[in-house]
Amino acid sequence: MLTQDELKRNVAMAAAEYALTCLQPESVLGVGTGSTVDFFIDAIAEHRHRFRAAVSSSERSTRRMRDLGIEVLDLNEVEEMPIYVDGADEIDHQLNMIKGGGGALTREKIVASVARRYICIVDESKVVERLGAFPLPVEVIPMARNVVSRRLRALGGQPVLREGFITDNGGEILDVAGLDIPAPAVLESHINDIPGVVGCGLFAISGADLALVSSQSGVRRMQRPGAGGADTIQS
Ligand SMILES: O=C(CO)[C@H](O)[C@H](O)COP(=O)(O)O
Repeated sequence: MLTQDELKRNVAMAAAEYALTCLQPESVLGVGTGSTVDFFIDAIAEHRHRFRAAVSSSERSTRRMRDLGIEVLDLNEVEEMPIYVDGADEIDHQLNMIKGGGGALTREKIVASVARRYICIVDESKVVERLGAFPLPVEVIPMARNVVSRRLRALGGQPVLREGFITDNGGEILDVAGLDIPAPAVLESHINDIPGVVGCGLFAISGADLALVSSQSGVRRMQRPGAGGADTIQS
């Protein structure tokens, strides 16, 4: 029986193999944040001479990559990336996600928006029929914490301030439990429109293009509906 960390390591290694098929010596790789991504960074580091550099979605991932000898560029220096690789807290079968358990959601969304393909790497515990059991992280400007909380309560959520946590952008995180999310892109757009919201952990307006999902029986691919079926790529 594989532990959750072993499942994360397996999917990270499969993602590194996949990433290397997309990267050229001049390519810049987009890198997310979290414990699954930490394994991905470790796996890709030994192949760092096969791509030019990375762009990071957090100070945490930047430190880890630099410690392992991967060059990290400022996003302002980069115009295109073939792929962005990141984890998720929940992903549904349409490849909509809830992200931000690590608080890096805003930079993750920005970096992902530059990449041609978003590759989500998760263990199977993250795959759900409907998003919303994981409290939705919302980054806010600190002075707007209460007004945004009231608006989120009006949407049916129960926002709780993530105590003692400040994002890399100087923002605060409200973790919003209890939201009903039948239409993730609609809710994402609605929350994005609340003044004081910096970013919302729903990734549905632009979801993932491909998910690699690790289970006891191997790593399988989940494609966006219409983009092909699921198949096992490693056992
Ligand atoms: O969105 C994220 C960080 O903001 C992470 O991708 C998400 O929280 C999953 O993390 P982990 O791989 O540690 O389970």
